[in-house]
Amino acid sequence: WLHGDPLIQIQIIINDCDQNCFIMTRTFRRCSDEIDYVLLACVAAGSHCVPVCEIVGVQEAAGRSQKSEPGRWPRVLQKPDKSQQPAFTVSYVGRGRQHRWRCSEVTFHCADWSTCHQWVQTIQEQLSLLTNRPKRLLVYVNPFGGKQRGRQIYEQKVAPVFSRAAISADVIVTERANHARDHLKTEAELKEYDGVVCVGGDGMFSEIVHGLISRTQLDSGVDQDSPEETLVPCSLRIGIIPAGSTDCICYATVGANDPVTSALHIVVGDCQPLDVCSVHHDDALLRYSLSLLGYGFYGDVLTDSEKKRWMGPARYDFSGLKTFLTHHQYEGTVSYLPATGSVGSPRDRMKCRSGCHVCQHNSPLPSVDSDVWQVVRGKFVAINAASMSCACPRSPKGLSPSAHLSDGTTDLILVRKCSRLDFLRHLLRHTNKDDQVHLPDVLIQSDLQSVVTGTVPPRRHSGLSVLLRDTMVVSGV
Ligand SMILES: Nc1ncnc2c1ncn2[C@@H]1O[C@H](COP(=O)(O)OP(=O)(O)OP(=O)(O)O)[C@@H](O)[C@H]1O
Repeated sequence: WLHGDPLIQIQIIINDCDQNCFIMTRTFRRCSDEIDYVLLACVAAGSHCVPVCEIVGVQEAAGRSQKSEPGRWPRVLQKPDKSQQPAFTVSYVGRGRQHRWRCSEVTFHCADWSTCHQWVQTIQEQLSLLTNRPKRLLVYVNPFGGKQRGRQIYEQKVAPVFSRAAISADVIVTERANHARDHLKTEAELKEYDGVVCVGGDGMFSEIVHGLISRTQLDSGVDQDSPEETLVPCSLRIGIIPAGSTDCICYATVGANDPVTSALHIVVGDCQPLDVCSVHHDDALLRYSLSLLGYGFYGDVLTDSEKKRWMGPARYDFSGLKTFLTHHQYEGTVSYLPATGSVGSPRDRMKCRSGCHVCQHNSPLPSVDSDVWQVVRGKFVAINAASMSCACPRSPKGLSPSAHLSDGTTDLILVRKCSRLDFLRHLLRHTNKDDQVHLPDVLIQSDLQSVVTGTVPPRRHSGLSVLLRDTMVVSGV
């Protein structure tokens, strides 16, 4: 277009570089021309401009089938009958409603193959400059999580996206519970990978978190059992492909439970640090927790629902109803240290989103004054510590809607002894958009470090200490 015949037939949108627009600049030398000139082009589809960082991949397109996934993938501007003409196809992130992403495509037709190769090479060069993108991933697939569709979800929805992005993946389909955890802890050659991907639900994610954190501490000689030790942060990111029953961590971090959306977040190298709690008993590490630590009602629901896995996702409804009807109350003392330097509060109106200023400000951990232990005694229906909102499709705002993903605090939610009706009102608020905690018997407090001491048998753990860690476990989201 600068010198008569266009080198390449593409739609060009040049505007002032607003943040949606990326103009790629490249100098080409044409044999017939003695001067270099600059091609300015943006990868354009309709009126959208796509930044290079949101390009999934590029490939030469002639002779290629346009129907890789009917109704989903192809968004080709040129007519398919031109597909034998030299052309290249750029796949990029298309944004849909409710935080969902799609892999969209645009095909550019070129005058000759050499120009086509040049464009493909140029775009690939640009992509290779994006250092936050993973190139090699270790993928664990739980074939039994949720509706037992983990394997199909990976093969049909995720693998094609990875292959477009030229990401190589070593896939392990788990054969038993804790297979992924044990493999990560002992055998996996972690140096060969840029990240670990979990295809499963929250339980599977928890396995991977435990495997990765334990491996990192073992390699660094850190004693995980000691609450005094500072954990060494894991260098690998964890990507979550939702294939479980609730997929709360995926929902709370991405905003949708959609495998293609998550795969695309992994491809473009998005990352989100998450706070990690370690739970100790008698100087022994019990668990790490990244979402909800529940004693009383939620602990009972989870314990009971684990025995009813055969029911699939419906087990949560069944166990929830059963536990609600029993209406157990637990007497005890809860002591906690309030966080003082935290910018966030459980009653914040501002929700934690990507680039959240509270989480950015609070690295490292907010300070605590260890002399100001707060103590609450009494009978409780539920004692919860939420390190994130715990939002999921059933509870769109979650248990603690304003909890931050990585501000170094956890929200302590104490539900005191109350009538079944009042507790039901509290639970119902989890499923709608009302204020989740504004009930007389619910106390919510943002704290950093808490010790929960239950005094009533038959609870197994009569003295738990919960330490908030700031290990930067990052979900590939
Ligand atoms: N091959 C396997 N056979 C049996 N259990 C497995 C296998 N692989 C993993 N698991 C276990 O299955 C449990 C549940 O898996 P997952 O979290 O994927 O699904 P879910 O419980 O249905 O979903 P959610 O946790 O979101 O409710 C995990 O705790 C994991 O340890």
